Amino acid sequence: MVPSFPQPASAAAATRPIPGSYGPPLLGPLRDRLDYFWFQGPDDFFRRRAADHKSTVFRANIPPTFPFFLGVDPRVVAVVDAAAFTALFDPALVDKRDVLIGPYVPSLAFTRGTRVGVYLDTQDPDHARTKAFSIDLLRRAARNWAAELRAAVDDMLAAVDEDLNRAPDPAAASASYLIPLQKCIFRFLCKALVGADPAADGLVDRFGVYILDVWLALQLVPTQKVGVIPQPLEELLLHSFPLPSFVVKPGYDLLYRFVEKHGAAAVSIAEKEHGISKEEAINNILFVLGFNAFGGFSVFLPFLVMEVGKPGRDDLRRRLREEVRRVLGGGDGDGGEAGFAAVREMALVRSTVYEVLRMQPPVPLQFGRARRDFVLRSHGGAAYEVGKGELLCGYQPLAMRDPAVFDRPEEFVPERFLGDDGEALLQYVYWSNGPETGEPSPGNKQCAAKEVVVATACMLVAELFRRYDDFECDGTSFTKLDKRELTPS
Ligand code: HEM
Repeated sequence: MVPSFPQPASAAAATRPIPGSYGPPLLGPLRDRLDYFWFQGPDDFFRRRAADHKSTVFRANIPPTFPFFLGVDPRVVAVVDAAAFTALFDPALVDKRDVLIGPYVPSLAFTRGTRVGVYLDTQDPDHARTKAFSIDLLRRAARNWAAELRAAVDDMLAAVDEDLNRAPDPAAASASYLIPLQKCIFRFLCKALVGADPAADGLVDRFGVYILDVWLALQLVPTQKVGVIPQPLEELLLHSFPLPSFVVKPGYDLLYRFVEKHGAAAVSIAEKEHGISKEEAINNILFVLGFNAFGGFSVFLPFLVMEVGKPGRDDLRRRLREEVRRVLGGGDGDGGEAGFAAVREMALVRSTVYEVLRMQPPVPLQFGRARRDFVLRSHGGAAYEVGKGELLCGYQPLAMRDPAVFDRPEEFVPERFLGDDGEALLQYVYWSNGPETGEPSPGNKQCAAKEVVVATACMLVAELFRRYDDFECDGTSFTKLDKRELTPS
């Protein structure tokens, strides 16, 4: 049974002050920053505070803070349960301008001075224009999406296969799939979404992926735990000041010219059909391509492959393989290929994809600024007064492990979303900045590619089981890829 959240009859009767404090100026934010990045890590940071305050809504500071993030106010109202989280999806309650990654906004120089649609609030007319353009691009891309994905996955698996076979000791063989997967994502997105083939420009073909990695890192690192250098150095060098955009400007300009020349058809759609200027169109295309799509898939698809390929998950892989081959073998919809129609039939593949999105949402934090004073409601009638201008900060990994909604919330249960009861739980799957049962539109801030992302992930799983009888991973490396044994007909 799927719970509904009890609400109090009268808001005033049940409101309580939001627990927690921001601590003394400078010291409070600094302590929270060190807890977040160093002593506790993000997950523990939110869990401990929720437990200490006995509340899933509480006050805390969110990095980056101190000493050189001038004008960045780290104070937030943290929200970590499935009921209160929904306030973040309500355009009437929250203003989404400039809060994509929190109170910190990377310089506009990363997008040549354009404030792209993803940073705009729903009440800004430019938001509706750019969102409608993204939805339009995706609709047009649907024709080639699956074929381009399969072609790029083909190249990726050929590279990884070769790497694995080259190992001198097959028992200890291991081949990292991170860079091949990123190259696959970059290639297929450029071709399907923008209509521009990276192969048409040697520099973009060779360096496009790395340019986007650096461009993303410079914007995101002040807000992320990195973990590749000792933590004190990370705090000093990566979390104390905004990182500069000029380092990546030549690379961004290269991609800009690439889209201008080879993605001219997409740019012209923006200009002629959505009233967006050429420069803004290219910067928006690059942001959606590089940040939302390339960035999102670069985080999500490795999580997915890793979860499915975990040692000991042989039975799950057997069931997935049987489902994939039954659907593809049956020739439904896509003529034996894993396309949009075929993956709609793969119930267990879909449920597994949702479960990975539930447990490891690729964009874990969502922010929204209260447009006005309002009452934030949580489970069991709990209600909190939020003041106009306060920044809500939702932490999805806890909201989607809310025990009031999900049985065995901390466990990976691939069949969780099967059947009618399973499907009813989709309303609490929030990875896209909205319920999985919702629909992205120019009037909301839900991911424009909500459907496409899930279908793409299903296609990748299907393609793996179409080719291989089994595979296994150790983190982001394949340790086993058993080629499909073809039975003679
Ligand atoms: C795994 C891949 C992806 C993930 C995890 C993801 C996640 C998200 C999230 C969480 C948001 C909301 C951000 C916020 O306002 O707080 C968002 C917005 C958006 N996403 Fe995605 N996304 C992915 C792929 C894509 C792709 C392929 C596109 C291609 C068009 C896309 C286009 C957008 C756009 C245009 C928005 C802005 C919506 C708005 O401003 O109203 N995303 N995405």
